[in-house]
Amino acid sequence: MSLDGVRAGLLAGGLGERMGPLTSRVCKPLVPYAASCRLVDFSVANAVRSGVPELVLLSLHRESDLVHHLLTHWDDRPGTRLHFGPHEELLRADGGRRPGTVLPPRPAERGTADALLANAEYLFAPGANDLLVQHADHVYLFDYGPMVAAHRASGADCTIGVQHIEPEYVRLFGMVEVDADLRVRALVEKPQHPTSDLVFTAFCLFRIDALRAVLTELAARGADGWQHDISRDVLPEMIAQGRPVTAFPVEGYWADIGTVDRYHREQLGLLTRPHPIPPESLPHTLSGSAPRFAPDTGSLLGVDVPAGAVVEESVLHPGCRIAPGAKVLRSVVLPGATVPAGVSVRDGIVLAGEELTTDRFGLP
Ligand SMILES: Nc1ncnc2c1ncn2[C@@H]1O[C@H](COP(=O)(O)OP(=O)(O)O[C@H]2O[C@H](CO)[C@@H](O)[C@H](O)[C@H]2O)[C@@H](O)[C@H]1O
Repeated sequence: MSLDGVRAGLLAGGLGERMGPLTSRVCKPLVPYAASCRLVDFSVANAVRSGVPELVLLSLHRESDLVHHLLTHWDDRPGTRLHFGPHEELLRADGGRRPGTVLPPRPAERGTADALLANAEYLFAPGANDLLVQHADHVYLFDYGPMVAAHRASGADCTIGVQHIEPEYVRLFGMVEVDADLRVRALVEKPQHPTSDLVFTAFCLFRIDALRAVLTELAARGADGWQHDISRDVLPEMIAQGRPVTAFPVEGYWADIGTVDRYHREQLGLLTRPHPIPPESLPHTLSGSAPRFAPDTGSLLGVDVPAGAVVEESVLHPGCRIAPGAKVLRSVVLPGATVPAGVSVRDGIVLAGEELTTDRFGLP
């Protein structure tokens, strides 16, 4: 399936405030994950592996660190060209390899639709018919090819990924109602009283001309006339106008890593067998090779476990250190973190720079 004419827009601008100390030094897309990569790498890997020809980064915070990461690991992939929006030249200057470059201030963006408007010049430039919106904090492996084929065959103005989830969590997502032909009848963001267990996976394909028309109409309402959001404004407006919006069922593992708790829980979920994501398929940007699943410890290991240390059902990132005599149970240890001898960590996350002197139970 050729993905010619598809352009990806990768939303990577949130502050990640619900990620607590995990985002005190890095922006959320750069938080390490699965002993192998950073959160942003899943969406980029999906675009590259699917053959999406062009990817535009839609970012706001600590942008140059993110660009530095993308240039280092993803810029040389044949087939997918990276674009960094308004500050392309500045960010690529010095080979783009200098983190911490200070960027000119940008006008405030209130939501995801503002990110599209702010980058309209690049997203809507000639050369593409469809825009694939992606998020930089979603963990999943996905070939966009069949979704693009379905989108084009149906003639929809937008095709949205959907997945059934446990009903108790629907209120945290965009709830979707479809008819028998998978035409989307309603999208209700964070409903108080859900009526469906189907949610929007937040990645979707827009026909660029339709998206542009609807965004122009919304922007004409003035700053306070709408919420500046794809799920709250753009998609409901398309549905209200009777434009065809179609659902594409997303099979398999997909997770939005929005909180510290989910960060911990979803990584431990990767350790169950059969693995929701096979370790060898994980993008690996933290070290030269994929992490090793060690059946004797039930853990994903980016480092060796020394004799005398106990590690069970845990994720040890490359660059962490587990001392002989340390104990790590159901925990995530980040690059640069150390668990010293005599210290026991259970159901926790150990951050770089933390000095652990006593046992640690629970999340930071
Ligand atoms: N101006 C900007 N520039 C660049 N990036 C920006 C941005 N504003 C926000 N973002 C990024 O876009 C993503 C969307 O975040 P939101 O908090 O608006 O939605 P949420 O993830 O709760 O729900 C969303 O995702 C869930 C699925 O997880 C859906 O069900 C739901 O409908 C959908 O709104 C975040 O990753 C954020 O970092």
